[in-house]
Amino acid sequence: MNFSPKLDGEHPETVTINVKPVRLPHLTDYLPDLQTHTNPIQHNHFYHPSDEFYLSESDVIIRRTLYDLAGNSTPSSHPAYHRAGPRKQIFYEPGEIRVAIVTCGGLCPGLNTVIRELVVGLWEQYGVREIFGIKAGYRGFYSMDPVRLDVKMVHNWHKRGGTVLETSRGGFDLEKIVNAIEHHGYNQVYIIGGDGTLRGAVKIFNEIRSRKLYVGVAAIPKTVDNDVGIIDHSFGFQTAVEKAQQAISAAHVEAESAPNGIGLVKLMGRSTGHIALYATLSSRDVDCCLIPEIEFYLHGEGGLFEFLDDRLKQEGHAVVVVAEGAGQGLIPRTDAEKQERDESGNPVFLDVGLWLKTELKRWWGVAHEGELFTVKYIDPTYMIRAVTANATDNLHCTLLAHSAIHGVMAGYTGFVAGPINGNYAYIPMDEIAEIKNQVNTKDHKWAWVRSVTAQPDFQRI
Ligand SMILES: Nc1ncnc2c1ncn2[C@@H]1O[C@H](COP(=O)(O)OP(=O)(O)O)[C@@H](O)[C@H]1O
Ligand SMILES: O=P(O)(O)OC[C@H]1O[C@](O)(COP(=O)(O)O)[C@@H](O)[C@@H]1O
Ligand SMILES: [Mg+2]
Repeated sequence: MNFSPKLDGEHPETVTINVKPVRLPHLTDYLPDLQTHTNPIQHNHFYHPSDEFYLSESDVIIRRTLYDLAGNSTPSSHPAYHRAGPRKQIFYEPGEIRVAIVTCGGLCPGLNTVIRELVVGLWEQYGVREIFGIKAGYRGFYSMDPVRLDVKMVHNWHKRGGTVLETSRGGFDLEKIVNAIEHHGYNQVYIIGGDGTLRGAVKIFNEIRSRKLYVGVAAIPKTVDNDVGIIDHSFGFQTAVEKAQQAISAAHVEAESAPNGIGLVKLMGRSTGHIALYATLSSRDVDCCLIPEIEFYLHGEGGLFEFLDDRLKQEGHAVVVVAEGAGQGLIPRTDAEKQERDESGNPVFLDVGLWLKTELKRWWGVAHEGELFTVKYIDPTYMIRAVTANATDNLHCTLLAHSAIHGVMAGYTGFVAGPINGNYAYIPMDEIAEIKNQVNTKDHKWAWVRSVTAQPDFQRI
């Protein structure tokens, strides 16, 4: 596919962009004789769909929106993903659909909204009545009884934090999970989880495909850390940033109200500092933001303590925000601690906030013996994710859930529903599972953090 925007003035040439549609797995790849059915939305009196209401394979979203028209560093082709939305024909008979929904990994604001909207969307738009919740993450497929869900039951779930279905880490046993899917006769599986969950979902999808099962698998990316690649942002992230403001404000008040006061806030962010970065930019009370993507150091020229010394002299107080995964290499730990992993295999972190607090006090004691100094450490980690989604995230969760449903009904499988450039798209699971969204420390946002805080760049002099 080509399109050729005409440019006026200085750039008279036509620029051709080669758009490459990204192929999505489809049930008919291995079940070629599947029957199609008219989408039941066609007869839903609330919708009255016209032909434009439906999307087709030719509706795509081009991933890249920024171009250098001088042709510098322009790749030869541009991936375009299928747009999410209802298709005129579906590959399921509504009366024969049996759905499983599971939530895995850590909490994230909006989980319950996604579950609710999956149930409501399936029930109201497609007439599905066999909908089951899998308890406690992947392990629940084979070790617990499923919970039957209906619209009445989930009515208020979007007003609750956490996940009513419960979640867990670990417990991924591919054989047992796919056996359970077969045993229970599920033909649609909706998986809500983060990077680890998505890697598991790819395996489940591959196994289902190799067994040639009539089962569509869709995932909805969940991560409070916003560390899943390709998509614009994950649900719950904005709520978490908003919630983090309260901790930063409290740290600021505490710091301001003491001679040489430091307010220290630890925010979530296992290997990416998005929450810390966005919270810093929106708060403007932060003097220094430490993220996993930037190695920092404490002592010497250009270090954290030299900077804070200066800030305390000038302002009398300072606020430091640290992402939980920052500075992990600096914290002394035993060999056993270095090997420690959670049940999913994620490295277990030491508390960077507590360590920093101790180091700050030690430094001050030596550098300014006898002078008053206070560090107030606030750790709101679970408070920013164990909350109800805000209005924007709730809407986002709804659109994600409905997008996933329309995609599965259309026979697509092994995909993730997510926002790309403000529109909802279907992305192959294996592609998204391997791409981490890290803070780009070379772009304007990080430069903006530096200009707001005037913090050091921690490039050793
Ligand atoms: N590489 C993997 N292969 C299969 N399953 C995985 C993989 N990584 C994680 N999982 C499973 O995915 C689930 C959630 O993973 P976890 O890393 O805890 O959270 P998240 O999905 O939020 O990143 C767990 O049940 C875990 O066992
Ligand atoms: O819930 P736990 O096991 O205490 O883990 C905390 C971790 O969960 C998170 O909130 C989210 O991580 P996941 O998206 O990988 O589940 C991280 O920010 C944090 O490091
Ligand atoms: Mg993760």
